[in-house]
Order: sequence, then structure tokens, then C-alpha cells
Amino acid sequence: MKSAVQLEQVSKTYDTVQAVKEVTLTVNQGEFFTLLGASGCGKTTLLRLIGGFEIPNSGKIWIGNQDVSRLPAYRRNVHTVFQDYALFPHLSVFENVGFSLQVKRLSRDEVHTRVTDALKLVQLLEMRDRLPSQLSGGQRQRVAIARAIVDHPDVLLLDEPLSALDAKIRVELREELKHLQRQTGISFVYVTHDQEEALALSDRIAVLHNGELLQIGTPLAVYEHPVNLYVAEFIGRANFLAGVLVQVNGKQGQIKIDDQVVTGTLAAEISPNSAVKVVVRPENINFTAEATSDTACAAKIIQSQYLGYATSYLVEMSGLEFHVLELRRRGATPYQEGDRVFLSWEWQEALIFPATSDN
Ligand SMILES: Nc1ncnc2c1ncn2[C@@H]1O[C@H](COP(=O)(O)OP(=O)(O)OP(=O)(O)O)[C@@H](O)[C@H]1O
Repeated sequence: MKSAVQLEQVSKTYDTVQAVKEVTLTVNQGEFFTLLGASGCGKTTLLRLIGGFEIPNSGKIWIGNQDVSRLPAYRRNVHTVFQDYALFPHLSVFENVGFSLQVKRLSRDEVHTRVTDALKLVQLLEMRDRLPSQLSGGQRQRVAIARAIVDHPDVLLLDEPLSALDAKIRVELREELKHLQRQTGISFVYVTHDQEEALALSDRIAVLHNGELLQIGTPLAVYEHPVNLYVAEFIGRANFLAGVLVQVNGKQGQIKIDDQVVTGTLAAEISPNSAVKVVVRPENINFTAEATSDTACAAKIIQSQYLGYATSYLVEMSGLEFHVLELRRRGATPYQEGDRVFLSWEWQEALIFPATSDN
């Protein structure tokens, strides 16, 4: 597979802050690649390094086959879509989108064809004569995206492009963006702190923390096989149970939590009698009114929230609180607050990490 962007041991320091620490990664051609992390983790800096708005202190950056580590932004075949759209207020939608082509002195016909195609892709052709002030936030962002794809860049960099929009428009535009990326085949490098957005959009996700790359993988891999407790906590919801590993049987571990014993999969090599944390997702916990197996734990429902498609429970077991999500099943009545239940899960569905693992 050909690479669109490659970073090798890239670091960037501002004064005393090391914003990016020795990051190595490859974005494949035609890939929707997301940089995900909490505020301040270095994702915008990484994007700015790829775009050429910052120069790394050390390391190398390639776009396609070209080493661009020292090239200024305007000499890289990449475009950036910013959170605040950055449109020219006095130019129409059409003129905004065609601006860079006119600067390049393309013929009128060529500009017309390309701008029309780009506006069709973002479904804004009928608004071509409006000014940015006459558009909604979502429409403005679509103009910014059309402007960025109009001269067919190899790579499009997007810095939280949906974060200024309200929730409903954000989800709509998210679907359009994914469709647009597939249609154009442009490689997208997308920055967000929103894990749900990252899961929904990406072919692969790079999870960053304190300037370091923790994990790269498909949405499924980072959700189901997080490399450490930090990634498990950052992506999706999870319950964290502290206990002691009492027995190891191949990949399976038994953990004692107070007087209860639960099972899980060892996510790392851990020796018996170590302090561990078990990570189990709310949707992987089952309830039964009666104990069904040795590892079912007695618990009590503290809170029940009916969500329509599912019921979300807060449950207490041995002084620990659990979140449980039960999808709606035809004919089933949700459990009530105060009900006594037994919790269980498949051992493959719970991950055991050393308690000292980075979180
Ligand atoms: N121009 C700058 N001068 C000094 N420090 C900076 C500069 N830009 C970023 N930083 C620092 O570098 C670190 C990473 O910042 P960066 O903007 O890349 O994070 P981020 O993950 O994009 O955060 P956010 O989601 O809040 O935008 C932060 O500690 C930030 O304060």
C-alpha cells in the first residue's frame, strides 16, 4: 500500500513544552486517518507539522515520496480545513471556492468546471451566489471543504471541522464528510477530541496522550483491544475494577475483588498476586435474577435510566459501582431500582491490565 503521509520520529517543542514526542506513523493513500486525544495532547501541533505551518525540531515528514520536513506550507500539496471556516466574507460562495484556482491563473472554463464539481460534491451549487454571512454554520463549513478539495490535493488536513456546529448538524455533516472522502479518494488526516466521531469516521485512529502516540488501529481494534488503561478509558465507556490476580490459566485470569472472584483476559503478561484492574464495557455485562455460574456476582441496582433503545443501569457490587447497558429486547421489562441481580460476563469480554499501567 502506498503512503500519503509518513512521519518518522517527529518531535516539536515550544519553549519548555514538548508538544509532540518522537511520533512515527504512516497514513495510507485514500485513508481516513484520525488523530484523537484530549485537549493539549499535541494533535493540532501534529497536523500543523504535516501542513507545514510548523517545522519539527527533529524527525522527518514525507508527503507521498517527497521529504517535506523543511518545505513551507505553500509548497506542499495539502490543504487544511479549519474549525472556524476562514472564508472571505466579501466573496460569494463560488468566488471563495474558486479563489485558489484564479490565483493559479487557470482558464475561466476550467475554474467554472472545477468549482461547479466541488460545489455539487458538497451539495451547495444552488447557493453559489450567496455571501458567507447568508449561510448557516454547516453550510459555511461545506464551502470551506469545497474550497479545500477544488484543486484535488493529495492530502486534506481537517482540524476539528465540526466542533463549532450543533449536535444534529454535526452528525449529518459527519456522514457527508465520510461519503465525500470515499468519493474523492483524497487521504484525510482528521483531528478531533471526540471519540465517537473518531470511531464513526475513521479507517484508522492514532490515540495521543501528552504528545506521545499510544496506539494506532482500526476503530474496532482501539475499542476492543486498547493497549492500556488510558486508551480503554478515553475511548467509549468502561468499568474499572481494582483487584488481585489470583490465578492464570493461559490467557485467562481470575481476579479477586473483595470476596468475589471474576474472570477476564490478560491484556499483558502479569504474574499472580499482582494488583490489577479489570476493564469491562457496560454492554458486555449480563444480568440475571438467579446466579447462573461460578463467576456471577451478587449486585444491587441503584439507578435505572430508560433510553428507549436500551436501559442504562448503575449497579453496586461489593462497594464498587458499575455501569451496565442492556439493549432493549422485545417483551423484556427493565429491572427496577433496588432489584437484586447477578452480574456476569464472558471472560473474553473483560481485559486485565496491571494496576500500574499508564492511566
Ligand atoms: N505556539 C505555541 N506556543 C507554546 N506552546 C504551545 C503552542 N502551541 C501549542 N502549545 C502547547 O503544546 C501542547 C500541545 O498543544 P496542541 O494545540 O497541539 O494540543 P491539542 O491536542 O490540539 O489541544 P486542543 O484540542 O486543546 O486544541 C499544549 O501543551 C499547548 O499548550
